[in-house]
Amino acid sequence: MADTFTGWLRERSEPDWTAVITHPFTRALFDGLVPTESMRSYLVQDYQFVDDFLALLGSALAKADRYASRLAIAGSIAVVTSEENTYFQRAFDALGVGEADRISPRLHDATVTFRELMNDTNARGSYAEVLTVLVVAEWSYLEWAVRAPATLPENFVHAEWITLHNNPEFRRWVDWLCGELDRVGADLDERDRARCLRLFQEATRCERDFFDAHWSG
Ligand SMILES: Cc1ncc(CN)c(N)n1
Repeated sequence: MADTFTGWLRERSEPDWTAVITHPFTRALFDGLVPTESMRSYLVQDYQFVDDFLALLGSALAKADRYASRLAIAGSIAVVTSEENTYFQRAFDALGVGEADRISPRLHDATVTFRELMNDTNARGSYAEVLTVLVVAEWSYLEWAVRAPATLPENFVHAEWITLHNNPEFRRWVDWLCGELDRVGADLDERDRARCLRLFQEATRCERDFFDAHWSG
């Protein structure tokens, strides 16, 4: 039985949670064996995900109940808009992704559904609800990435996608994010806790569908 709010949310989001963090796409990534076309389409779609994800971070920044929280969220915004954005541009160059696919590619259903969830939460969600979607996106990515072996694939497109999600700074951010949702969650009534649970489950499903959309193995 989980003793934190985030642990409780996660426990109730199985089997999707485990399906995400052990997804065959990630296991192939560890071996550098994601086919180039799958990696290309995954990153092209993920760049569109990141656009709304960044807006959701902005929503968290605006809705946070204290300055210290805004500072922590601003730190993550800085990473998404610098190291992560630079990675996407270098990966797109390496994969030969043209301008149109960087800016407005045809979206997969999985991308559309995930973007809608983030946009709705951005527009109507409480701080706790915004944190819930952020926690799923970041915690699940940390959890698959920490499963990587010590020896990384040679291709930087694969290797850096792993290290962007398991480096010490990212671990600290995810720890903070989970702790923040635990803190805010402690004051929620049963109805609001149930809303967070529904969102956590929906977001976890979106993560699973997102990987599935780029994996046919
Ligand atoms: C679909 C998805 N989920 C989560 C992450 C990690 N920010 C990501 N880049 N893409």
